[in-house]
Amino acid sequence: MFKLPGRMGYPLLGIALDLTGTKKDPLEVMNDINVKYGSVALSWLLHYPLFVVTDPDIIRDILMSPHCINKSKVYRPFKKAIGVGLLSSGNPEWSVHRKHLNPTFSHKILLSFIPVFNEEVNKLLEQFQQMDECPDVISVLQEFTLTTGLRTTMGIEASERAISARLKANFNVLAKGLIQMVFSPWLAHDLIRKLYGIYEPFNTHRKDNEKIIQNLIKKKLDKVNSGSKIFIDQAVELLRKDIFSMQEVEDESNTMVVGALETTTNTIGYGLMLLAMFPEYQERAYEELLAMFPEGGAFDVTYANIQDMAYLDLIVNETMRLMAPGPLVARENTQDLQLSNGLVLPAGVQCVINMFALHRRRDIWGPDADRFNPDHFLPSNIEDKHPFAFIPFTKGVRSCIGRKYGLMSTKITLAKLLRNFKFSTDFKFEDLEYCDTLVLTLKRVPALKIEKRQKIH
Ligand code: HEM
Repeated sequence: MFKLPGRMGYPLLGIALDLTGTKKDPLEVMNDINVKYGSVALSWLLHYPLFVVTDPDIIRDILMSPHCINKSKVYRPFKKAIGVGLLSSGNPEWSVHRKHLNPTFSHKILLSFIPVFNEEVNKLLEQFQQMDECPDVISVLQEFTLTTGLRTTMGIEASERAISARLKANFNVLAKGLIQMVFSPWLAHDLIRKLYGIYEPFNTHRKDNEKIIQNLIKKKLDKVNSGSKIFIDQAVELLRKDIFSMQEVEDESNTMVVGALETTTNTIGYGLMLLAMFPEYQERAYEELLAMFPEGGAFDVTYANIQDMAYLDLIVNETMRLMAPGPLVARENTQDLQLSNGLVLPAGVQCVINMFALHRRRDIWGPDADRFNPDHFLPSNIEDKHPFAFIPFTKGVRSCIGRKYGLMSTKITLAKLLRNFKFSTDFKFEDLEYCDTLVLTLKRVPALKIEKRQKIH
């Protein structure tokens, strides 16, 4: 018998109207459900049952089950925006694609990206050098992660500015349309989109994106593969071997860019904001970086350096605990699923993992769960935590394919920025307001003051 407490919403609609964001943000709606009905709650979205969870045991049941690999139906609009790639595809296609694409994030390939990360952060240093204040660090970082992402996954060089600018404009419009369609599912119907006047601009950008990516693929097809194993070259190899179709290469290309862009941007940006709000922890990170890079300036960060950044590691984890880039992850179970609390989840339930609330549970993280404190990740504090209490990339076979890439680029960027600049802000942590636009977003981005650190000779 499947019976749980929860918010049923309106007949036929369930909580669909709540999720449009007119009164409350979808993240707030999910948090309210868990606060009111507990760590395992039931709700409805149209005629689909929604299972909203913050219990680490149940989250483990979901993420580790071979019957919960498929993404929830709420991800269907991805097809219209960026096509069906790893982020939204279902089995059996997903398993085949993931198996072929896993090697594009191998250790050896990731190591080859380190010089690119270093080079692009050096340009960012020059930009910050000109500023005393940065009103919107997220938009500055977006440029940087897009350029880095396009170089490392798509092989588009930083000098190809016109293409990057077009892709950026396209992805902005597509992401906005995608969010509208996910949270207001009726907007996924072309007729309704036409009536609202949002169909044409969206389609223009979608087509332009297709054109750019198709051209890139054609150019790659015309050339003999130089032996490069970055994502686009591997994908084109799979096209040559008839394992992927042209459409699949296009869709996976869009997926890689979208998967990398805002997640990494926000982790770096939120890290800077939190350290600006909590200067005592920024100073400890600075001390660590000063000892490693006494000269400052445009130094190169190596793989070995990244392994040695013990304090920065705590900071990155604590940033992703409080501000996980993907605060809500949704799956669907294709078969009845036996849960560790004795309940059997019938097939076809939409399982929403409320990572935002999980990461702030006081019974797991202590009375200061809502406060930024990197000590939460000291070995002595983390060793007895439930293995599914902290899951910024989720866990299991369908966890983030770009985890190591994301961590590496975040650490290199933060190390070089924090060694060279001191960030501060008048904005208070308590005043941050969060919303879920598929990635965690801030209603207002705190302005950061930037001071240059003295070089030590
Ligand atoms: C700090 C950075 C990042 C965070 C926190 C993050 C987080 C996540 C999360 C939560 C998921 C969903 C996993 C699930 O459904 O269980 C995901 C999936 C994914 N991410 Fe990331 N991500 C990051 C960086 C990246 C980067 C750099 C890339 C690409 C270069 C990337 C590409 C993807 C892709 C393709 C998927 C879909 C994987 C699949 O379903 O097989 N991510 N990520």
